[in-house]
Amino acid sequence: MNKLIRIGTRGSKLALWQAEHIAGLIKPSGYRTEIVPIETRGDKILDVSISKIGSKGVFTEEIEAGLLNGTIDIAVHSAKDLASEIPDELELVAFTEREQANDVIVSYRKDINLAKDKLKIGTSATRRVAFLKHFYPHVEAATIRGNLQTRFAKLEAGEYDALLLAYAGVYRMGFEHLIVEKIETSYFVPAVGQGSIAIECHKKLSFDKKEILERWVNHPETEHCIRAERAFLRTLQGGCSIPAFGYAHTEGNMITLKGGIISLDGQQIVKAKHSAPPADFKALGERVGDEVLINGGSTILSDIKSYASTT
Ligand SMILES: NCc1[nH]cc(CCC(=O)O)c1CC(=O)O
Repeated sequence: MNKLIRIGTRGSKLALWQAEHIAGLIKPSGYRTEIVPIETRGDKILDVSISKIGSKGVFTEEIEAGLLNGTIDIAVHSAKDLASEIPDELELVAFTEREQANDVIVSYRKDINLAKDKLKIGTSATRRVAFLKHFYPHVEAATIRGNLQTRFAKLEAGEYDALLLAYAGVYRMGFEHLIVEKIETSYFVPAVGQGSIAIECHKKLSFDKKEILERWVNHPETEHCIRAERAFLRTLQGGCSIPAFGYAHTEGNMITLKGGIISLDGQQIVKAKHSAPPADFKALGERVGDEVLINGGSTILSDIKSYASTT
């Protein structure tokens, strides 16, 4: 029997950390693993903002090609980086237990006060820029690109006072000691999928390998939450470049999903929140998404699309 699982991944340090983490979870099953690094468009183009490259699949397309042509068995992604729709032949089989989902401020300065200081904060996700404009209008949101190591190097060189990043990546890359503030998810709502690692495979991957992934890698509670978040994002027909946010968590035996969208200038926020049993994740996500669209979200989205097509 073929007991080797070939793991496709981007080559960045964070991506390799994630792939090693998955290999570590699979190890006690008795299956062997092999890590296959694959370069993506998003890794090659570093000088243009993601929203201008055309966001859909910039970090995933080449890896998905490996699944389709059979050079790898599974692909490991930050769940956040996955487009809301994946190719028909592929499926998501597992989601790892979610790390703390919140965003953090990191800095080499210890005296930083986000609520008061006129800081220059390096960040690029449209959601973070818009939230900064909304909640902290006195700070300057400055564009930054590159992998986490590059961003920290720019921070250390003094190009920014601080960076705004996902806790999960900061922690995984060993920069936790530079965190000066953890931002609450209750108002600075994370991106869909933030903090979890998703496993994608061909629908035709062998039954045995799928079973290994479900048993050793998947965290069912996280899975239901992220599937609800992704159903929400699909309803908005948005990828990771729109300033949408979505975060589900379990309360007792229900999951609660908060989702919404914020205008690029931070002026308007439309959000909705509902709860449902975990098995109803899809209906929950769609309900939150529909409510957001009806209550002004569709206007915000069409404004963003017309802005994107003129810049
Ligand atoms: N967009 C890049 C990216 N993709 C996943 C993470 C961190 C890990 C995660 O959020 O799951 C990051 C860096 C960041 O957003 O700060």
